[in-house]
Amino acid sequence: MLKPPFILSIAGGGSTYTPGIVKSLMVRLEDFPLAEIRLYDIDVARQSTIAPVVEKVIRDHSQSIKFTVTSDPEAAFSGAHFVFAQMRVGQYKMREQDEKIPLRHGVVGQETCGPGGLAYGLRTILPMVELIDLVERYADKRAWIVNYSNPAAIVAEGVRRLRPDARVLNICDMPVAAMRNMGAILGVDRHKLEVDYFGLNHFGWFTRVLVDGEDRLPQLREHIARFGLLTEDAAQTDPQHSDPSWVKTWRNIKPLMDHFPEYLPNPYLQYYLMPNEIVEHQDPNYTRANEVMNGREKKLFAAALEYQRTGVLPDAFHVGVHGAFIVDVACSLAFDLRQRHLVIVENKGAIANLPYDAMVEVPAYITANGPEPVRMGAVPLFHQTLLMQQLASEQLLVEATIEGSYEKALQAFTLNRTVPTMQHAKAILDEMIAANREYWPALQKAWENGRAIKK
Ligand SMILES: NC(=O)c1ccc[n+]([C@@H]2O[C@H](COP(=O)([O-])OP(=O)(O)OC[C@H]3O[C@@H](n4cnc5c(N)ncnc54)[C@H](O)[C@@H]3O)[C@@H](O)[C@H]2O)c1
Ligand SMILES: O=P(O)(O)OC[C@H]1O[C@H](O[C@H]2[C@H](O)[C@@H](O)[C@@H](O)O[C@@H]2CO)[C@H](O)[C@@H](O)[C@@H]1O
Ligand SMILES: [Mn+2]
Repeated sequence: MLKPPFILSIAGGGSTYTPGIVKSLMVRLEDFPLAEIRLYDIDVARQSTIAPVVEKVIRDHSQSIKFTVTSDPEAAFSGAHFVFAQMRVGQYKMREQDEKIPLRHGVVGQETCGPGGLAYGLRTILPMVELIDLVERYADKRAWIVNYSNPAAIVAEGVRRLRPDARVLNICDMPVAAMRNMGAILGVDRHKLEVDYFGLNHFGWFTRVLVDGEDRLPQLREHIARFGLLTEDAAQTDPQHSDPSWVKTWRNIKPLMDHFPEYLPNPYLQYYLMPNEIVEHQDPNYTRANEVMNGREKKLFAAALEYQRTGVLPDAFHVGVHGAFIVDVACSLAFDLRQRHLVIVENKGAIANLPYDAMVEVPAYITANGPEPVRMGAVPLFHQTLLMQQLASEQLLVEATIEGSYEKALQAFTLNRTVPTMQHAKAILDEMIAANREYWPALQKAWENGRAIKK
């Protein structure tokens, strides 16, 4: 087992989440002792703006932890024990394109779902593999990469195909955020909940919500039938979730469950099951990327400048489930705690009627050797069919990336439930290829070489 104190590297050090994650680490130093924190990013300017804020967060808790900020992979990963990955390949500029291009065609414009998520996947798979190779070259051979980089479902499938033996655990905070709201509704801390859940990342369902052995899903159904999965103090538990788009998202659990009350859906299912309503409420000129750039990002950068000017750090970042969850997972990996968490793992029979090698999201016991998934059994035909279609779309996208295949990319887009016709798929994909010229050279070439289907 790895011996503390640990060297932890954060890849995507310039992320808006870095100060919050580091704060979460600082309040858990007894559980997860640290010798050094390293920030690694390819955007030197962005990372160096955020670094002083991160250093202040560290120094408020520890004078001894070494702090390194670098864009040199060797300096970032040499001897590291843990790497937290949170890269946004293409940054918010490309997220905006991912959201706005589909919307121009009347299709959902979203960071990780539908064509936007597929485009983000095409950009991220190869940089993720590059990160794995760098970590394998320089870090401790037992090092774990705990990955938040989205789109996590596609990244996980890409990594399974290209680096099957890598010590990477892909995670998502959405189920944990849902459990936080469930806990608030039930009047219990989220850590008291034991849930059963099956699906793919951003595409799954809670089937049981146990508190002291009793299933409280019936009580949650009653609340959701009136308010969705929204609590009155949502704004206090997570300031970002007072943004209009998040309030709407939590409210939409109501229509989803009004139609299919058996299981409690992941909020992201709104994009697949009610895409028309989503598009109707989206402003094609002001999407979530704009909300984030004018909200979370602006606030953090303003705080960084204010700190530089005055030496006083304004309260500009939120320490919520996002940071707490990754630290929980890392503790369980480090000390073989075998805690039960929802993570993204190779199926291997956990969902009996999905392919053995699908990357699924289910509860797993997190050991020092990685996750041991819990068997969720066979899922109903309705859910199995939705899952198979989504899985096929994501797997074709991964194949498109690996092979540089325009046809497979078009199949991936066409198969996605958010896309009504092959003509929509082609129009959106072609605009996205133009917008992603610098990120998808192989696809661009395939397209230019006339392998693209003529209009
Ligand atoms: N899995 C989850 O549930 C979850 C939750 C929240 C955020 N996220 C993800 O976390 C990431 C960060 O989100 P954010 O909103 O803070 O984005 P951000 O743009 O603020 O930060 C991402 C950073 O990654 C850097 N980066 C891009 N490509 C890189 C590369 N190849 N190597 C190293 N660094 C690179 C960027 O320069 C940027 O500084 C995104 O991928 C987002 O989707 C995932
Ligand atoms: O639109 P963004 O950038 O604000 O968020 C997109 C991410 O949304 C989910 O993460 C939430 C999380 O659920 C919540 O509890 C809190 O920590 O904020 C996060 C960001 O809003 C989702 O799981 C991620 O995959 C998305 O990237
Ligand atoms: Mn997520």
